[in-house]
Amino acid sequence: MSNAARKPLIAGNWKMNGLGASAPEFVRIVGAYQGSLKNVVDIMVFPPATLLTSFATSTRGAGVIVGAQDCHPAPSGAHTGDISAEMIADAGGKAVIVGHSERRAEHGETDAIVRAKAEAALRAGLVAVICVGETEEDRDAGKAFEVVERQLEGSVPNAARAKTVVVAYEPVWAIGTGVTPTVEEVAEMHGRIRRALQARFGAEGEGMRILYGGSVKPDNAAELLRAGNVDGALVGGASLKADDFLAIAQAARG
Ligand SMILES: O=C(CO)COP(=O)(O)O
Repeated sequence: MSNAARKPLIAGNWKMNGLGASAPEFVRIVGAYQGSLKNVVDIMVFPPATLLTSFATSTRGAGVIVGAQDCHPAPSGAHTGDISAEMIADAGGKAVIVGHSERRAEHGETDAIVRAKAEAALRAGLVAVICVGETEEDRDAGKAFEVVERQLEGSVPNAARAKTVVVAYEPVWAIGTGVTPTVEEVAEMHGRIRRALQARFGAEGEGMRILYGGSVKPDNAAELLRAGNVDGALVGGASLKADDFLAIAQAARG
């Protein structure tokens, strides 16, 4: 299956950014999406949980998918400060990011925890965007493929399907640094990820979208998105400005 057989997906991870005053940026994304973009690219926006309901309300009917940046594995309970996948769905969210490297590093999330969170997402009917990626140290030690394949094996649930799971490859050293792997390096890693997904999930693994993330900007998006098995991007900093994010979405038209 070529890249073209999978609808491109451009996802914006706002991380811990955004106040009520940021709503107009999102409204501009929704407005632009309703024009010509809708037929050629899927768009997801992951605002902080505080903005989830208002964003979900303003995208209703427009097709922009709104999601959360994390969820707890349990549906409810005594877990102060956490939110469950069911709560995200209740708030109008349709997707959730799990296993982002910032959560793996800052909150000690292991592959087993990430997998439990992804299973919670599927249980609640959300799309799980499961993040993997090696550190600079891993790459320098020649272990990038091994690390990513191990994360995939440990973090992706057995119930994963093409419509319910998206894999995001985000090399940790490329996040927020302005440094990206070469197009060849991205294609090589995405090819390895594709083969691992096919080996485990057959045709479903062939249909799963694999996003690249890490310093994606309007000026490098087109070449990164052309690489083999790159089905879209998970964008951090550049997703906070509607103009930049929409320029990246336009680049996905091919
Ligand atoms: O972590 C990322 C998206 O989840 C990437 O962040 P940047 O685009 O800011 O490098």
